[in-house]
Amino acid sequence: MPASLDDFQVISTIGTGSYGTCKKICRKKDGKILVWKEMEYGSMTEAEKQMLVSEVNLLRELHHQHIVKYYDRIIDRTKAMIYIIMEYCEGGDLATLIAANKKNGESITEDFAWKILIQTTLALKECHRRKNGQAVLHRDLKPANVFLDKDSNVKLGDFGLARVLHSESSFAQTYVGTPYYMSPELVNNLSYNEKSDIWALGCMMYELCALSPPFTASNQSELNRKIRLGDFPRLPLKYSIELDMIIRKMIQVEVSQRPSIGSILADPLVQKRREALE
Ligand SMILES: CNC(=O)c1c(C)[nH]c(/C=C2\C(=O)Nc3ccc(Cl)cc32)c1C
Repeated sequence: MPASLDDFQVISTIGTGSYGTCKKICRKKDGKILVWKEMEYGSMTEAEKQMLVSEVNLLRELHHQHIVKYYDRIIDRTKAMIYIIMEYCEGGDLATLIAANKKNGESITEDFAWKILIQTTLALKECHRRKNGQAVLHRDLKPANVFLDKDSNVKLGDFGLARVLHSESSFAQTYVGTPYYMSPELVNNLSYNEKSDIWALGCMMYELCALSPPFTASNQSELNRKIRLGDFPRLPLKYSIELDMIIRKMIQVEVSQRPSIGSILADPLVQKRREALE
């Protein structure tokens, strides 16, 4: 029996972005707290609608402890709206955490930084694992797309959909925000690849610790120049040289020099940190 909007009670709006609105909902039959991401697809071309459907179908096939669980989708054709129902992440998103730390003059601990790095890498490993030859590259890894559950464990969300909504379409103009995590290959109009997600992971980890992206500028051309150069300050000295080094390795201009997901997870220090998490 497909789900319907009447099966849920909307509790509150918990996030809005260029991709749509995120609402906290309650499933009436058992009181389970979930979220839905609601998006208007009326202005999409047929090709974009098909891409959105295939991205949602990919989401439903990804089952991993560090990827937001997909529950269901509801399509309201009368309003040209799609509602994607997913697990609730009580800890919110990393962008909110970074903003709060900046405001309060606080910073995350070294242990927490390693936890986020390891769990997000594990989530990307699952995304990149090819299913029927199809890799699900995240394409938009950033603090606003990484969520935390009640135990501050990582839940990666909102991937793949970015590909649909970034395409040259009526959605393009709704895409807001500076692409601080754009990799050198994307700046140079080369193809996006798995190592581009590694670059974004390095940028996200850097910002989580330093409370600022590695590359900032007041305009796109200056940002592109800095990204191509690849120079950025060391993490704040409270963080170990090992953490600075592994993040620095991810943010290398030369794609081939960046570590693979396998080599990150095989790093003896990562393994030691991972054992401490389990
Ligand atoms: C300030 N942020 C929040 O309060 C917040 C909370 C507590 N949860 C969320 C967002 C999600 C959430 O709780 N589960 C999600 C699954 C997929 C996606 Cl794309 C987003 C979410 C947000 C934005």
